[in-house]
Amino acid sequence: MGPCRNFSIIAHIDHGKSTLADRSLTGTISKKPSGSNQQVLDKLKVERERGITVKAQTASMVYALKSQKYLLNLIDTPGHVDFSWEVSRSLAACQGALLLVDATQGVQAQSISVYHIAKERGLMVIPVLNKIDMPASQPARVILQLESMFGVDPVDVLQISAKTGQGVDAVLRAVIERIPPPSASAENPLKALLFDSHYDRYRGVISLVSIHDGVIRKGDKIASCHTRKKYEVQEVGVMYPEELPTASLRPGQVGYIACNMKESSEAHVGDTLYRVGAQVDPMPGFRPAKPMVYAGIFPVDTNDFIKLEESVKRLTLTDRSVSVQRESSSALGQGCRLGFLGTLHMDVFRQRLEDEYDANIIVTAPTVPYKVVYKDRTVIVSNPTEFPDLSDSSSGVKEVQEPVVKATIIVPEDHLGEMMELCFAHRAEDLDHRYLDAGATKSARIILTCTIPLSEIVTNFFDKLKSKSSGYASFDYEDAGYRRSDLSKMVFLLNGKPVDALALIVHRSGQQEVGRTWVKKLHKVIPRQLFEVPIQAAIGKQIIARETLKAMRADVTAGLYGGHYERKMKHLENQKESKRRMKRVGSVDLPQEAFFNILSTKAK
Ligand SMILES: Nc1nc2c(ncn2[C@@H]2O[C@H](COP(=O)(O)OP(=O)(O)OP(=O)(O)O)[C@@H](O)[C@H]2O)c(=O)[nH]1
Repeated sequence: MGPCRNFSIIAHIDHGKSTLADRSLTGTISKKPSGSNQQVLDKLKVERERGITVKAQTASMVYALKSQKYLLNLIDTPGHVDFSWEVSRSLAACQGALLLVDATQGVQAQSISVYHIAKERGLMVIPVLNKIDMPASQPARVILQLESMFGVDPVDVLQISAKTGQGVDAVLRAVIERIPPPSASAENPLKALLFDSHYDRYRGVISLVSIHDGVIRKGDKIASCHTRKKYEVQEVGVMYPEELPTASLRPGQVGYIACNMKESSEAHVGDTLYRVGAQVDPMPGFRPAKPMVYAGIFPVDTNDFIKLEESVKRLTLTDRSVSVQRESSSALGQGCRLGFLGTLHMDVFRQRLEDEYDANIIVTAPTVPYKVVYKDRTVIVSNPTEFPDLSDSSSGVKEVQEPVVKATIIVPEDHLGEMMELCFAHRAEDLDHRYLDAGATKSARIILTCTIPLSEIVTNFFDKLKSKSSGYASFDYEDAGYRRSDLSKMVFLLNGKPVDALALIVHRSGQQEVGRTWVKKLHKVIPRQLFEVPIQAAIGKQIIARETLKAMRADVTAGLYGGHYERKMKHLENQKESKRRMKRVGSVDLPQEAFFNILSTKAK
């Protein structure tokens, strides 16, 4: 195998990464006729359905330039803000990146954030304008944006259509000519960075590695710097784009290895693998992913907990950014408390659990991690049930802080007013804005920045942003620490008894509205009982909102008589079935189904 290049494609969502990745692969590997774009790299069902890339994939291709064959390793990266951890992880194995910008849309919020991540990692960035086949494309204008935002020299910008294939060849040539080869040496002792892994039922854990120094071959005895465990390599190969076994992986190459690693927890992302007996210093690993949003996941049928926990464990192996803890709720039974990078990440995880593991689950409302400061210690609370009652003077709490983010919104000038209103309505501070297109005469775009509580954007901020800007606004955010805040725990009472799984943490400004909306929702989904049930929202001892659920008639079969025997039996049967899954909150019977309905309407 000849020299190699390791690169990645970085872009705002929908700017065409997967199309370009597929185009380069199908162009170089199987020479598929144009038009049969099979989206080779987007493998997960949820990715196909939602048209987004969630998990970075790796694929290799061979490209010949001036009679020299090059091995090009492409590491695909996700486009959504929730997955920026995956982006930085993929970039660790690269020396360069293609910054792909849609020529009809121009620079967007995530173009900026991914550009900075690549630059921080010292990568060579090649600017590429995509979709120039579209009549609405404005290459000259977007080149000016690249120049003013990133100081790009206009002559370095490539112009392509990933869809028709125009210019794609020039991109691959630029990868070879502009991106430096990995600085690795075959003479040095083996050092391989483990940057991803997945579980294979037959072969155990398969790890994706980037070889920094040395060579790795089948039969080699290797060890992990992290666990010091030893393994024998059973197979090595490249992703072509499916696994293709090779004799060895050489310095600078990216590929997979199968060794006798049995447990998913042994494959530690960021670990350095070395040859048994050699002395090597571990490479700097990755900063662990920081969960921004937490939610409880419970099986609809409480008997399924063990199965659910096992599925969660398997799935977290392919998605290391999810944190997992056990949780138990008096209303929902045993479950897991999971930490995610954002709400899209949470939705995707939930959908994968349902699709790939056939799980039937209830997900509680998303919560961000709050800081509760006591006189002598600070506690992070990511579960509303653990949040103290601040109206109780003996709680000893000095103050409460909530996580805030620095948000960047890019929007056409005509929508600036609505965007500012939206930000203020979500408790934004330090609002600032400036022009993105220097000197543009019409439909200029603005970059708006502000700090905003994370809890405000984990609900439906993004949907509102899109609808208020007619789809034109793009949005990204980064962690900006904690801010003191006026928060309290809201609990919901059924017949005077609190339902733990429904507790929320709310800001004073939203208490009334949240309380009223929720009580109404509960009223809609809770089945009538044999007696009247008050449904209340409370903060401490204060009741914020109330609805009353009227009593129902005692016998569900009372209205059925005589010849309707079958119908009657069926009714009784149904009643028995839902009883099995009934939860009792105080004196109120609640089917799991009601929780499912409440919580699935809640996020909207
Ligand atoms: N006309 C035209 N359409 C394109 C081109 N490249 C991509 N598209 C279309 O743009 C849409 C988004 O492309 P994707 O490749 O899925 O975008 P992506 O950046 O991978 O998206 P994420 O993985 O979700 O971040 C798809 O409908 C593509 O068919 C192009 O060069 N020309």
